[in-house]
Formats: sequence, structure tokens, C-alpha cells
Amino acid sequence: MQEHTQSNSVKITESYTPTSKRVLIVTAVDAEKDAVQRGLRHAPGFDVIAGGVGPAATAAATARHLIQGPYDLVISAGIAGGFAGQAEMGSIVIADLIIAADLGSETENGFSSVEELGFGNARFSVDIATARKLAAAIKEAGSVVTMGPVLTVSTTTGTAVTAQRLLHRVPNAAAEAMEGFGVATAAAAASVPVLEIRTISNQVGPRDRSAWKIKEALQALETASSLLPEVLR
Ligand SMILES: O=C(O)c1cccc(C(=O)CC[C@H]2O[C@@H](n3cnc4c(=O)[nH]cnc43)[C@H](O)[C@@H]2O)c1
Repeated sequence: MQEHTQSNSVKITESYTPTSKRVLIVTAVDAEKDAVQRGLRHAPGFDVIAGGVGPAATAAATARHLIQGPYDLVISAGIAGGFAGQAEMGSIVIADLIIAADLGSETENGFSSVEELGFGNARFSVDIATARKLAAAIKEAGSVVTMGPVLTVSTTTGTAVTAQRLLHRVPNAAAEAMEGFGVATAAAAASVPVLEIRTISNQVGPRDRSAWKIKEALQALETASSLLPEVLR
């Protein structure tokens, strides 16, 4: 509290709330952005953008917005495919690792990641304390939540064989989407911590677009987003 005395001797009292975090949330498409914004209900401190589909578009959009910071946290958020037995349709996944699952080289002996090839980094750590806090809040709110690696792919998986190949590379993978690694690359370049929140619209495997539960996944995204102001306070 701070008190100011004006020249006419009327005391004006202002109350100050502690400075809250400034957070950039990056979705792929507008429908995801709208769901996040519905959940946030105009809470202060959050900027939400739709950065486009895929790691390149989203990395560029994230980097462009981070320049307008400073930001304390960047979140990649949206719908995703869930790996069977790890994350079911309508549930929420909080990444504990963000992995570029198809960034590398095909060899006679299978896939080699950029790390194995010595070309750089194929995975990013998340702000694990905040990730755990968010997962606990989601569980407390009554939603099903899994923490695990979220894969970033440039091509959506469409066969059981590819799903198995990905699980061979990352045995405990929870979900796959197309943007997390791009968002994390831009966040790391700006030294800003990152999170990834995914809500499951479909199973990773044979492509059947008619079976995607987009409405349910967007509702789950709204629910997860509604918990962010309290968790990040
Ligand atoms: O058609 C719609 O109404 C609609 C509403 C919201 C989002 C979409 C998308 O198609 C978003 C594309 C976005 O979704 C991620 N995603 C979802 N499932 C998978 C998957 O199995 N494998 C990889 N990515 C997936 C991805 O991040 C895309 O950018 C449509």
C-alpha cells in the first residue's frame, strides 16, 4: 500500500499487487488460441499468439514476439496425438522433455538423431518445477493428466509402423505434435524457460481424421489454460 497526499489534503490510497510473470503462449492455429484465451479469461500478463503449423513457422513467430519482451516463460500449447497407453483422447499432457523426434538422418541401421550425428541438440528441458505444479493443479481440478516427453514431428504419424518407430526412439513418449521444438528453440535462444501443454485429440497411429475429438481436446485446452494464472502467480 502507498499513500499520496494531494495539495487539497485528500488522501488517495493505491494498492499494489505483486508483479506477476509475463508469459507468451504459442499455439499453432486460431482455434487453439481461442481456447487458451477462453481459459485465461483476460488474466493479466499473458500474450497468446497463433504461430502457424510446424516447428519452423512457430519458431519464427515465437522469436519475433520474444524480442518484444521481456518474458518470464514461453508455453507451446495445443492439441496433439497421444501414444496409446500413455495419453488417452481428451486428456492433458504436460511435457517433461521436448524432443525433435524426426530431426536427423536415416541410415542403413535406422534413424540417427542430430545429437548422435554430432550436429546439435534434439531435445530441450522444460521448467520442470512449474510443469509439476501445473500437472498437480490439473489433477486436483479433476482432469486426467500425464507428464512425459512430447515429440515434435514435421510429418504427422499416419501408420502403426511409424508410431512404433517413434516409441523405439523415445520409449516413454506421451504425445506428438508439430511445434514444441520450434517454440523451445526460440525460447532457449532468448534464455527464457519453456513449457509444453498438449491436449489429446487423436491417437498416434493409422490416420483417421474423422475420429479426431477436436472439440473435446479444445475444451481440455481451455481447462488447462484456466489454471495457469493461479499456478504461475
Ligand atoms: O479442424 C479443426 O477444427 C482444428 C481445430 C484445432 C486444431 C486443428 C489442427 O489441425 C491443429 C494442427 C496441430 O495439431 C497438432 N496435432 C494434433 N494431432 C497430431 C498428431 O497426431 N500428430 C502431430 N500433430 C498433431 C499439431 O501440433 C498441429 O499443428 C484443427
